[in-house]
Amino acid sequence: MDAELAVALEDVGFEYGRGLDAVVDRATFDVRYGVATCLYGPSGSGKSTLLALIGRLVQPTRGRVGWHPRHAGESAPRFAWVTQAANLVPSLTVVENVALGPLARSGSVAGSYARAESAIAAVGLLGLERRPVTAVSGGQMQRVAIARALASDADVLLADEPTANLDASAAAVVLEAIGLAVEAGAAVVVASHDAAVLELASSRIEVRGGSCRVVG
Ligand SMILES: Nc1ncnc2c1ncn2[C@@H]1O[C@H](COP(=O)(O)OP(=O)(O)OP(=O)(O)O)[C@@H](O)[C@H]1O
Repeated sequence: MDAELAVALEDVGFEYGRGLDAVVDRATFDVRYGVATCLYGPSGSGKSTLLALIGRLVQPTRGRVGWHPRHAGESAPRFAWVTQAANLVPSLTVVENVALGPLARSGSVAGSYARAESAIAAVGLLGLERRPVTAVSGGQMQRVAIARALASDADVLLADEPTANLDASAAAVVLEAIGLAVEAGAAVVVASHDAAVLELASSRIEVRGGSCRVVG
């Protein structure tokens, strides 16, 4: 049986301004819960733009993007982002950054910190919880951003080149953490050049000049 639908793109086109060339052209594919989808293709082919369309940051100029909530009673899925610039709050510690999402949702400080600590463990950063986030390396910041996404318990996790700044062992930890989110039932979409990410994904979309081909 197919996994449940999270986001469906139907014949989607997008350009960044009137009169500019389309950067996404007739994209049609599904993103499903409990599945890792990898968008891969050369630099500038439109992968980040597709993530922005999936995550509702921009609206298509043609075609349709449909969002399907994971839980009854919700109007749309909840998204978490892992972007190339980690976008952490510089004045907070590692654990405070990761706890922000659960804290905003539940209001429970103890529960949110427990959740944050287990996400920090999942990305291999135990021991760094109380460090100011500005006092960790760039690759560690990337892992903090992934922990933050895991702790937020989002329905759809969107990651743009999450292993780009990491060495092989840190990248392996990140891939394991992404695998945990998939196991927990999230729809995960990763834009990446990394062959290991492609291997992890069970749905692969090749992006070339804004056109998408579902590879399997
Ligand atoms: N804000 C913007 N305004 C105008 N054009 C843009 C904007 N953002 C991206 N583009 C253009 O859209 C095209 C697709 O860019 P996008 O960032 O989606 O590609 P990508 O495949 O993610 O690239 P990379 O792998 O280098 O991150 C590129 O030609 C890029 O120059």
